[in-house]
Amino acid sequence: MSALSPQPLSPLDGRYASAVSELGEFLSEAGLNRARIQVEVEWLIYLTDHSLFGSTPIDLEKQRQLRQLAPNFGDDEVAELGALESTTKHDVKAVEYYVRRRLSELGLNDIAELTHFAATSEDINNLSYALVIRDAVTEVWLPAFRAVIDELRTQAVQYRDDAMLARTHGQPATPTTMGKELAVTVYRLERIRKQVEAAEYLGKFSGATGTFAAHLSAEADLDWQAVSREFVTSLGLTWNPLTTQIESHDWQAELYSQVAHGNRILHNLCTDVWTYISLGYFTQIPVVGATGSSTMPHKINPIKFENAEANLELSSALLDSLAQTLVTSRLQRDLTDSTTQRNVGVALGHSLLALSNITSGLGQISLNRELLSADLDTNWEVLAEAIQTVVRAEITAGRSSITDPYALLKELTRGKRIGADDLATFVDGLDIGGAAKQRLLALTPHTYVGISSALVEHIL
Ligand SMILES: O=C(O)C[C@H](Nc1ncnc2c1ncn2[C@@H]1O[C@H](COP(=O)(O)O)[C@@H](O)[C@H]1O)C(=O)O
Repeated sequence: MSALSPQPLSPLDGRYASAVSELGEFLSEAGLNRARIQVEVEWLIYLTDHSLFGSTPIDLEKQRQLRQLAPNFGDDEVAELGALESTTKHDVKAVEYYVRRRLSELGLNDIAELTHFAATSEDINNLSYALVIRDAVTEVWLPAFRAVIDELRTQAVQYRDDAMLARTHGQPATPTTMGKELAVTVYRLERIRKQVEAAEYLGKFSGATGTFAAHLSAEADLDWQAVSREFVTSLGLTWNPLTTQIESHDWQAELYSQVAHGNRILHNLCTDVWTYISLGYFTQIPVVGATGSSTMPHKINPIKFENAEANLELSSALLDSLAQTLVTSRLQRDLTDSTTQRNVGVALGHSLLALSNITSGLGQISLNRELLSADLDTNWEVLAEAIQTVVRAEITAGRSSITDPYALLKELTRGKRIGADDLATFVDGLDIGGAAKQRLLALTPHTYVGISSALVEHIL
């Protein structure tokens, strides 16, 4: 026998709980059940407010008390619902019984049969999921995503003029600025932010096979489509008019693809920042009391970015699986989506953990301008591109008789280390116009950054 009580299997519920617990408000089983209670109660109030089947509107105080059932759904209520489900073996049916009990306590037995009226479980489930996923995304994930963008934007502006040797293929290449490179990531993330902010949360409410058959059998003269639309939109969701038993989950696939794409851009950021740290371009600010390596006391390891990298991978793998599998359901419904959707919180949780580590990692680095500058000083050969381009322009303008500028520069620079003096001597001897020569002689790897600084304006 183990000396341990049952332990959380997921690190999100153990080691990382404090970083992701906000999501549990919405995307835990309790969060889902709370939303189910809300939807059942709202449907009941809707039906009675419209005096359907001879019912009369519930008095306002009792409506208020019914609407308190969801926010008051706490630990005791979770246990009560659990006990009901252990009998029903059906999670939504258990919610129905839970609501009926409360109706009885409020003296509303006369409308008990309107609980879950004409609804199939998915009518309740899909609206509940749309509500909790919307709230989790807008109230938790997006703010954390925006925090990363804001911090990156701040650093992009701060470092917009800090020239840095670029490294295409890992090799010295035309310089850029650190700020411009960070701005590229901001620009990419902003597109994702806008897409996620514009996400649609669809809901269906049309009965067992999406035909309103049960509704019509009870009341043939009602425009049930209008009822359904009004009810779904009253919850702040977009009405889906045409489905099988289940909401088709296309909006979920779209949302998860966008978040997974965002994850991948962030993953690219993490590996780049890791590489800049490794090159010494970013210095890590020591955290008081923290240990880098257990055996090498000098070290500060970029663990925030490494943790984020791995959690972004896990999140994307889960989100990809959700996006791929949720959009298929055999015939009018199979129940595979039920257990799959229980993992939406896990998928977003790994992303949220990564976002938290990226924000804190970005707060613990500072630019090593001396190293950036020294690196540029030892790579004057990157000006070969500029010289070659100027010579081409001069040839075209009839101010040079050079025949093959690329070969000329290749001969001088390919695979070689060229210093400022070598290059100045070379430029001085070029057969080009005086103004072009002066422009080239004035150029250094530090100033050969084009409009890098101005490009940062695109993220402001
Ligand atoms: O309105 C209905 O219930 C209609 C019914 N389809 C169902 N729709 C939604 N939920 C259903 C369905 N069937 C079962 N269950 C209950 O779903 C729960 C599945 O548990 P889990 O696999 O752990 O996610 C678990 O609690 C199951 O009992 C149909 O026959 O078409």
